[in-house]
Amino acid sequence: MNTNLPVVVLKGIGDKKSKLLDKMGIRTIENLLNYYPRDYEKNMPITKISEIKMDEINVIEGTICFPTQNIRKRNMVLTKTKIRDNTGEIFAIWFSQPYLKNKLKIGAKYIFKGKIQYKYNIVQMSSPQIIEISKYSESINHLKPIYPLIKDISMNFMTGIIKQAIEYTRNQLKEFLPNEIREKYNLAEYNYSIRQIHDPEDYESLETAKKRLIFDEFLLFALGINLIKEHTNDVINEFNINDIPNEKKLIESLPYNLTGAQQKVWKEIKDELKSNKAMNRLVQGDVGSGKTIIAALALLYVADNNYQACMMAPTEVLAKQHYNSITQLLNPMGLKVELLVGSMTKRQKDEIYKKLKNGEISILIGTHALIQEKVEFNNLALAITDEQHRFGVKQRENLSDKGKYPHILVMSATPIPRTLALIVYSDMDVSIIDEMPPGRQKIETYAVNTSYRERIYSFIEGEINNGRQVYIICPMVEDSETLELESVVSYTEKIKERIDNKIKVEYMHGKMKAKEKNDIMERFSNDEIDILVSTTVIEVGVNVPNATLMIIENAERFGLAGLHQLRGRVGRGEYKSYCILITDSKNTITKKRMDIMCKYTDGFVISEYDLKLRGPGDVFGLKQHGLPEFIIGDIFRDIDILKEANGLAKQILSNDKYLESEVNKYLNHKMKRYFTKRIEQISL
Ligand SMILES: Nc1ncnc2c1ncn2[C@@H]1O[C@H](COP(=O)(O)OP(=O)(O)OP(=O)(O)O)[C@@H](O)[C@H]1O
Repeated sequence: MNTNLPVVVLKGIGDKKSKLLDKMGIRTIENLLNYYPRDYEKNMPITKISEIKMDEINVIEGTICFPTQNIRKRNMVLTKTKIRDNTGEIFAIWFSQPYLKNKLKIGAKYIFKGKIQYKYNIVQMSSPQIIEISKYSESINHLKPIYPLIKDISMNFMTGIIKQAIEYTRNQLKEFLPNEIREKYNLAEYNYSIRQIHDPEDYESLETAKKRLIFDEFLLFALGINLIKEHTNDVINEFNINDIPNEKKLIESLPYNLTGAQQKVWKEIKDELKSNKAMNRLVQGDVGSGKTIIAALALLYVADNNYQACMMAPTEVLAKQHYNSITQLLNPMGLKVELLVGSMTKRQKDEIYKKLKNGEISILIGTHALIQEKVEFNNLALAITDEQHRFGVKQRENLSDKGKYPHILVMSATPIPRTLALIVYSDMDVSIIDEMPPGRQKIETYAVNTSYRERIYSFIEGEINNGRQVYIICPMVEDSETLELESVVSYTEKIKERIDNKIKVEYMHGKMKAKEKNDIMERFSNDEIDILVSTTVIEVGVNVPNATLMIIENAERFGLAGLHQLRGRVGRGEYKSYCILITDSKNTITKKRMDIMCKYTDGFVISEYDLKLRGPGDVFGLKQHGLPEFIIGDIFRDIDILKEANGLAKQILSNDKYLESEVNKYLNHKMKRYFTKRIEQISL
């Protein structure tokens, strides 16, 4: 069965629709079959008219008992009728659908589904959906798939073409897992799973199908990532890097001793820089665990060996911050560090490009985009990046200088359990800084409801009077940048009205230009702003040690990882710090999350709990932390399946190192297809 045929072979897909589908990543029948629902919906039970609930969607079964009228209002037609069941009557209204008048004749009986509202002085059902009774009762237990959509692609259209695709391929999709493997891991057959995921018989069949498809996804991922590792293990280190006297000098110049974990990780990096293997390493460390000094040591080590090194950050704010701290550490070692960010003038940038090309600059810090796109290095031997921007194959090639691949170091502040890290980052070597610098005070954390606001305002004033600064992560409005902006502005106004007018309050949001955000962050860093009200644009790595209070409104919106990252913005200096989580949610998962946050500060412990408490609302979740994204699997929720699939991948590869044997041919093909889209995300 050729599932690689374009979707236009299906009925109802013309030029326009196929372009729209293309935008959704759907080009072939296979893409369509792998476009899984994001959720499922059951038909709602029928409510008696006497028991309908106001301002909610209700389903009623009733007979038209009033002559349906079309009423003209300005340039719109309003269709009005009345529905009766044996408990009462209710008006129903539709807009711009005059043809309904003929359908809704007195005596006609239907199911009506719509919101009940009090409008124009009457209680009415607004624009209800009209459903044939027979169809509704037939499907009362039916799980209807809900697909993610874009404009001009309707749910009906999507359901329709997927149904066609299933009929088209009925039971002839190639099963690529042998029976004994399916038996061993308790996995359903492939055709069955695809059918059930789109049109489940019941919850049980759905779960069975999901398990199989999640397993598939993890297996293909694990095969691919392990193969990449196999291919890149042997990349040779082309640089001649040796011990330098400045290493000891830098370590001795620090006002603290490196922790045991920092020493261990630094040794791993140093040994690799000196070895004959090209480095591709991830350094994981909790917020504030001291990753910057590790980066500085690596930059120094390479630069003192007369090679170039660069460090990239996702935003200008962070690039500047790294620039400042690295300069402070390395200037005394006789090294000049340069900065390259978008807001510099063309002349300034050109100057940097020139000096990089001729080798005058040995250490460059900048934003990711700039360093990758334009820069030509003279002899780049080390590139440090953050986990959101791990290098794709192409990008690393772009950075490679005369065929020499630079060493790659990825810094990650997402503390995920070691077992998980070893699987999802298995294309890299992983070093973990699993110890915090001594003497850190616990960030006192409280979870309260909104009735505490007044007291919180007094607390804010107290901190500011003591010379400290405050972050507030303000309530966010779902999915709307415009509304998000409004909510930051109005929240800031409210705070200003309420607190002492000598206190300086500023806000920051996602729609601001980089330069505006830089200015605000710089002023906040320089203590010219007391309270920074922000949406979640506040960067993961921002370091303002004088800030001691983090207030998170609507804390229920965040998963544990997000809350932990945000809280990590305080407690970075010598002062006692606090985090206040505000939520009115009574949801049990939210309550548990809040309890865990109040009790624990160790990111690795929190991430273990995160595994157990996954749930909706993690808007500050995976994406921001650069973990690989999956279509149907969730590495936290489905960790057991991930482990099994990873184990199987390793076993398959141990017998067939490059997945080339005849039996694995189709698996190899599937894996490549799966990786076509992802290959850019994976480190080489
Ligand atoms: N061994 C140590 N002993 C004491 N203080 C340390 C030690 N290592 C680093 N620090 C200090 O701890 C603070 C946090 O370090 P750093 O900014 O490197 O954290 P980080 O790991 O980059 O955190 P984040 O991921 O949140 O940005 C800095 O002020 C740094 O000087």
